[in-house]
Amino acid sequence: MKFGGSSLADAERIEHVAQLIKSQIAIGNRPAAVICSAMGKTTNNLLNAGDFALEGRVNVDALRTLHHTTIKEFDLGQHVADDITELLNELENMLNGVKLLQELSPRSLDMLVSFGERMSIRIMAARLNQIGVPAEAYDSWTIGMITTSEFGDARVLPSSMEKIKNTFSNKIDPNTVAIVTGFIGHTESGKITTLGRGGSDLTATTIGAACSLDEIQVWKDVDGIMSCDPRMVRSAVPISRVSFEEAAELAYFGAKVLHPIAMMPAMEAQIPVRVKNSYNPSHPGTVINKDRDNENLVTAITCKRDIQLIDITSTRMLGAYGFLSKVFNTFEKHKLSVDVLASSEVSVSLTLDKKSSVYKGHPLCDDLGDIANIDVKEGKAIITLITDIKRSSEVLATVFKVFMEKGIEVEMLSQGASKVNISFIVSDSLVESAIHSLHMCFFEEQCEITMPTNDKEV
Ligand SMILES: Nc1ncnc2c1ncn2[C@@H]1O[C@H](COP(=O)(O)OP(=O)(O)O)[C@@H](O)[C@H]1O
Ligand SMILES: N[C@@H](CC(=O)OP(=O)(O)O)C(=O)O
Repeated sequence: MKFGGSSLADAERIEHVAQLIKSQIAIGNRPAAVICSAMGKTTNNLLNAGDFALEGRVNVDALRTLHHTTIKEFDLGQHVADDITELLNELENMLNGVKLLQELSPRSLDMLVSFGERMSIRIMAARLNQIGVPAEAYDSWTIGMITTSEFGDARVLPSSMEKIKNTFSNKIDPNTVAIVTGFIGHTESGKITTLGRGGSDLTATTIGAACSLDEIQVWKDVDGIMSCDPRMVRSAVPISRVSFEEAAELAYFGAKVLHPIAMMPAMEAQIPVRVKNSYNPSHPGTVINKDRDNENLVTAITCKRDIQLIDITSTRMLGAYGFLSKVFNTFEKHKLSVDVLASSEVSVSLTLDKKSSVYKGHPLCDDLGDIANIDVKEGKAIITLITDIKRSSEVLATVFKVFMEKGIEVEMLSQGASKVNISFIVSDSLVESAIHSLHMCFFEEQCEITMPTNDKEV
């Protein structure tokens, strides 16, 4: 069972989760492990504290108050309070170091944000013990979570699987619930790393896969994966079943509900992942499994906002070979990751992953300058429909009908590389209108989709 920050926002929410775990154990569903994210917005607050330290201000009062108030509300005792104070003091010392050195490297940032999860597991384990559920807190590296050293976006090393399995088989008492830090790990040399924002989902699927569990549960503040971001479309509806591939594409193309690569360990081990709502535990949530099992034309709609569209037009003669290879080698050289792509004989249009950006005079433009003209367009968005692309004509007919009615121009379209998504690049200013209209059409039966019959011409 993995509980995200939204399920652990304060003492009341932690109590709710502790009781939920206890009630699951009472009906025979003992979790092998409980993975916890940091409480509420703690990770963001730690990142802000780092920025403030760079500006010369060190202040961890809000973090002290949140964690110590929670401890006091449960009356968890001096031992737990001392453990948390020790971590907060270590955090404060670190921030004083940042202030002095005026340096906050990706490695230091990972160390900085790790304090959130390191505190939340200790509080959760203490509360469970207090209500009669034997539990022990584990920093993930102590159970075998070893990662690469790409600070801020580390990958779990394959050797972790065996280590985690051995820990659970030989070192953890099966009658004790292991409460494990999500999101963080160690390099082989013992440096703290993070798995990217939202990475606790990946910790959960890694442990679930390593231990060959029956199900991995990811508990959030929504009734599962929804047809659209419920903050954008209030009428979004929960989806009961999606495939691993659909869930991964949905996450990659902007749905904040899951970490983009969290599906991989579960997919490889063929273990279903269930997304559930800790605020509404009786709701069955969404089951993510091997096959698509959805009658709907479209499973879900998502978007990535405020991205760049780059048009690269070859200045060489038509038919000259090596153009695409030069383009992609140059992107590799500059470590720029591409999201969506369309190409013709002499040009390539692509969008960059949000973490990357290119500007006029960027070294990429210099490197490609001798073979191509580069045009960087800002303020674009990718709208992605998760769908069965065997039915792409139906989907495209409907989407373009909606876009025509709303006056939305599609600047680029990509379909086919993935078997489950169709992406449209539009102006960012039109995203909300486009998504609302598409949602009404595909999920609220509020548009007429006239499909051609056999005897009519298409
Ligand atoms: N398609 C979607 N389905 C469900 N939730 C979504 C979707 N797109 C975005 N979200 C947002 O993701 C949030 C849950 O993810 P997150 O906040 O990371 O949870 P947690 O911190 O509990 O892991 C929801 O509150 C919702 O606003
Ligand atoms: N606390 C980390 C890791 C995480 O997974 O959080 P959440 O489960 O609340 O999305 C973050 O905010 O990125």
